[in-house]
Amino acid sequence: MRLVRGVTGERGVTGGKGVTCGKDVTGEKGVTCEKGVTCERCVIGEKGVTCERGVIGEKGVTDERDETGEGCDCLGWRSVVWYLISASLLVSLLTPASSSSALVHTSSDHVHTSSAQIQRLADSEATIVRLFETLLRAYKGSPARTRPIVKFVEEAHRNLTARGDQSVAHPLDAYATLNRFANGWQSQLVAVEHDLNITGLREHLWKSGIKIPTVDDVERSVMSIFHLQRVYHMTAVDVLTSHNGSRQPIHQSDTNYFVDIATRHNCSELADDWARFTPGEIPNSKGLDRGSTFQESSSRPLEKKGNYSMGTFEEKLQVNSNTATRGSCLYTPRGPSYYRWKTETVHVDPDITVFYDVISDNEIRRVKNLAFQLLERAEVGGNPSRSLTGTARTSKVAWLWDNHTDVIQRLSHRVSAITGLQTTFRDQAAYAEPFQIVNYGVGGQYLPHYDFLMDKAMLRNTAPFVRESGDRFATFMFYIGDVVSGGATVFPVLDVGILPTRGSAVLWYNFDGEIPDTRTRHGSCPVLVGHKWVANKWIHEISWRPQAQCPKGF
Ligand SMILES: O=C(O)CCC(=O)C(=O)O
Ligand SMILES: [Fe+2]
Repeated sequence: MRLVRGVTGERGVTGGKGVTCGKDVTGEKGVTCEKGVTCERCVIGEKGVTCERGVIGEKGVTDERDETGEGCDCLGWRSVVWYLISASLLVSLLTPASSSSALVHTSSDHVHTSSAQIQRLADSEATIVRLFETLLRAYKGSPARTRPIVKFVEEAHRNLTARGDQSVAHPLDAYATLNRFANGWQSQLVAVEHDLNITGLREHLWKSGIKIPTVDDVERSVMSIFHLQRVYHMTAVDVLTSHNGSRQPIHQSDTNYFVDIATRHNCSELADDWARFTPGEIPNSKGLDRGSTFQESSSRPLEKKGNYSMGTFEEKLQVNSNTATRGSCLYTPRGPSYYRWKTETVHVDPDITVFYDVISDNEIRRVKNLAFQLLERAEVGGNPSRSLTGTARTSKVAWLWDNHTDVIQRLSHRVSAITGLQTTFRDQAAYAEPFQIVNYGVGGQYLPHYDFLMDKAMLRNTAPFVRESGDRFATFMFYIGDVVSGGATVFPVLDVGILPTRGSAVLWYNFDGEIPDTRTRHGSCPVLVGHKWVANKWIHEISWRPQAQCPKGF
């Protein structure tokens, strides 16, 4: 067990959030753990969370979600609770509330754009309840002031017990979770800080990796649901019936809120649609899965509303309701027969091939754990629009390099073995880019686009390893999420669509010889139910051009 101080190792530090390993309880940034040590105890110090005698896996500090960090709770809730009940350290929290405003964090990080972050919120709720219970027990002094909070916490406890494990796979569950945090827990946090005259609670949550969503997140999640309704021709009743069986109830106040948002956005059709709903009138249904159609799962026939434009792009992705047209955002049944083949040719010239069972569950888990902490908002062309038709790309991305860890390297080799193309990374001219891991949010989508850059001027402005290696010749994309419905990758020009199947991958070539192939225009349909994750590997021209086999300088 060895600790090195003062090292800001490229992959060894989670210093951005003030998490450090070392014996230093004040949590100075930049202290890194070296290989093979496991975090034994975590302490919240003045400047953040610290792992005492902390050590970790191969590349540095991990938290409970990291591949090597099982059981380590550097960022987890146990550490917060542990801290709060630790008499010696509790004192440092109990400073006048008025001095805390600069430390208050609410998220401006668009929690709704990552299903994994919403899931994490849901998963953390039991611990938040425990945290509040501990807190409120510690302050018996003023029952009158804390009574509303006690009531809130008791109710939250009851609801949680009734709900059990929460899944936010359905967009209404994602909305309900965001709403509970933004409008429920957020105000309880403010209240508890004020009533009990303590500070730093929200800041500690923030440092613990829990991003409390804002009301903007909640509103956007509702707009995403509207977007899903339009793309997939669903009525409010369809959405609600498909939610049947979920443990997070939707109340009249929620549907009123939906009406309000639709009205504010001048969307009278949607406002009327949601205004019709009265709780208790929705019949039970089996819910949406890939084996059923909306038609089957809804209580009344779907209205056909014609073509739907996915957004600002010039082409319209036509939505037919009942046929398995593959190039549109269409909800289609899928039989299990694909599983019998490892490879499926989906299109010839340009070639699009799907490979099955090419990444294991364990590898998926490790990749997602690595990526989770690195997720950043993925934006295309600046600020996302707030239009009801959704944003160009509603997701978060993380980049994982081949040398990040053994599993990434192995997957990179596998892409090479399957495609016959080089994927090795080199400083000056890389055959391929690092893996781009993408996690979509509520109704997350990616409007049709090309993967090649085409614009040579754009290429010239990129990092040397891209500049010297040509454009994105091929795309190899692993499907590593659990999409229940929606979220197809579609090629509108070719009328081809691929349903994301966990463990499979798709390969296509963005170039026809030396020429960018515009027929490969593609996008991701909005995720209707489930969690969509993909891992992109973009392979560059240099990996196949005979004359360019040797990168410059090698
Ligand atoms: O998620 C998908 O299905 C497509 C993603 C994509 O096209 C991209 O990331 O460039
Ligand atoms: Fe793409």
